[in-house]
Amino acid sequence: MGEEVPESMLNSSVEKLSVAYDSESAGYRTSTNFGDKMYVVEGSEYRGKSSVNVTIFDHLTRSWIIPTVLGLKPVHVGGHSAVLLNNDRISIVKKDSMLDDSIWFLEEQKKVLGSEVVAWSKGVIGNAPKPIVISGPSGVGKGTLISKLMKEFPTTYGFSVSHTTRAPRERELDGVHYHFTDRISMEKDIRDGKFLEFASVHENLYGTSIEAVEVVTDSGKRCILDIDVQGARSVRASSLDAIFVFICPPSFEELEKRLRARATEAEEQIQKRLRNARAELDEAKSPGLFDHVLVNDELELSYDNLKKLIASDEIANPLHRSTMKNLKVLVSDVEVKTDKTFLLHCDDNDQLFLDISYLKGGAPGRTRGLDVYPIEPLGDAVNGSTQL
Ligand SMILES: Nc1nc2c(ncn2[C@@H]2O[C@H](COP(=O)(O)OP(=O)(O)O)[C@@H](O)[C@H]2O)c(=O)[nH]1
Ligand SMILES: Nc1ncnc2c1ncn2[C@@H]1O[C@H](COP(=O)(O)OP(=O)(O)O)[C@@H](O)[C@H]1O
Repeated sequence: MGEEVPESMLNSSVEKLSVAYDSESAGYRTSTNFGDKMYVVEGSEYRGKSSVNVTIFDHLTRSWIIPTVLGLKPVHVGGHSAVLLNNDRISIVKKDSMLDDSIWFLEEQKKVLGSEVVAWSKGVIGNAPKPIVISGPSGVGKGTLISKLMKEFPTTYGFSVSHTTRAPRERELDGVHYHFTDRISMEKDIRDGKFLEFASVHENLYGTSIEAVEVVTDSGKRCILDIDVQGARSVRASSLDAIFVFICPPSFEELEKRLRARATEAEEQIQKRLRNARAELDEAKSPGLFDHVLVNDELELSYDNLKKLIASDEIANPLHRSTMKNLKVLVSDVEVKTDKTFLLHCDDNDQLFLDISYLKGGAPGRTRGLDVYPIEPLGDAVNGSTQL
């Protein structure tokens, strides 16, 4: 930090939208101007270990900044290009990578304790179904409704397995119902940016890791999150595009009856959950927080209503899947055509047209919604017969 930027580097910094290979480092380093800052992304190889580092040059203070870097990072292979998109993220396209690992995004995040923070996200071809966030007071029947959905449609829905510091209940399995952990490890993972959201609930820490959601979504399933109202609020504020359902009891007396009948908590815990339930029922009324409120009175009827509201959302937001089915293609080189389109040179002289007009989500999870179209082989493309 505080080091003067070499003049050669300032000169090589790219303007918006242009490719930024650095000739001195064989294309491994790019520098992209974004606001008052220049983001330098550098791939390096040290003792067989590859890494991609990010440094920032602040044009105002003329000093270097080493930011905190969150999210799953790309593995450096054989150089990359960088381009600033929509003035909000830098797209990095790796050369000599498989297509499903070739497109990455770097985004500025909120500063933490005055320090710069950036986050990576991997670009994914095609859209994914929106995750469903289910919240509601303890004992209302969230788990019961979610289990029914997963049992009836095991290939459609997948559960986001949260982390918690609470002790497992009888019959709860580590890695299935929760990842049971301790407070010190969980707090470290939170500091390392691994959580999409976390909250202290009934005096224990609960949190959804970024991977918990993305692993389900990557497998093609629709992810279901069972989280409290504070968690729902955090997910609303995050880059994850989800639908939010609040489950209500028919009455407070019925909620208490269900909690006691479940017989999983001691009296003191039941009292705590009932106190928190009142606050949650109040908080759930916040405008714009929940898309749907479902009263879980008669179970079968409520379950049918849950399926109906999910189906209506699917009709309102149809899925766009990728045009290309086989993503196991090696990208050997890339040309940036516009801020939304890239030309990917692949093995066997094939070319693909990559369209990033309709991005969804973003760091620190995945950036989805990319599309690729096969186009004419190299000879024809050079002759101008493509739509580029
Ligand atoms: N914010 C947040 N809340 C969670 C998460 N996982 C579970 N919860 C919530 O924590 C609360 C307590 O969950 P649990 O201990 O399983 O008890 P139960 O709700 O009585 O079954 C519930 O409101 C859950 O929705 C999470 O990852 N994040
Ligand atoms: N609609 C319903 N009518 C009666 N009992 C219910 C209903 N839904 C769930 N239950 C019961 O209420 C208790 C709490 O449900 P659970 O799914 O564990 O709640 P949560 O996950 O919201 O804490 C369980 O014993 C469950 O069998």
